[in-house]
Amino acid sequence: MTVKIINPLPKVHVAVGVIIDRDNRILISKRHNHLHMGGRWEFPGGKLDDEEDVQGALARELLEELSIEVRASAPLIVVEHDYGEKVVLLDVWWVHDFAGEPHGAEGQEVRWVSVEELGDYQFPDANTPIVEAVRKALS
Ligand SMILES: Nc1nc2c([nH]c(=O)n2[C@@H]2O[C@H](COP(=O)(O)OP(=O)(O)OP(=O)(O)O)[C@@H](O)[C@H]2O)c(=O)[nH]1
Ligand SMILES: [Mg+2]
Repeated sequence: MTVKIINPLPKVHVAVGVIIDRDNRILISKRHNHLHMGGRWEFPGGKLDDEEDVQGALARELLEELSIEVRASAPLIVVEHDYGEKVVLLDVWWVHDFAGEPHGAEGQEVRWVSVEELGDYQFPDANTPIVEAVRKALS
């Protein structure tokens, strides 16, 4: 009998924030060209550090990337997507209260868009269910 050992792809756990303002506009940011999915628009966030929980990573990433402090968040959706070279587990949270004025603290472009305008932007393939969930919640 032969036993085949299959190395599972690394699974990258990512905390993602769908930041929403009082007018139901959503904040999106453009990924730098050199990054995975470079040039596409995303919901801000990033990978969990070792021993960090999702909420901790969400707060840290939004502070680093946008200079805002998360005050209130609520779960929106969890998406697992296989990119071939890696699998991402996107843990997506609404962020409906925050302190500070978000800006591209890492030089990235950021925009506030309406739910109708989301379709005008190209997101990574993993984001299709996220955009659908946002549309459903806000329509
Ligand atoms: N932040 C974010 N990452 C996403 C989204 N959709 C998606 O597929 N990803 C993928 O999730 C992975 C991790 O996200 P990231 O690159 O923001 O991680 P990070 O901020 O920790 O980056 P770093 O490695 O430069 O420190 C990337 O492979 C990215 O392509 C999204 O909407 N937002
Ligand atoms: Mg990031």
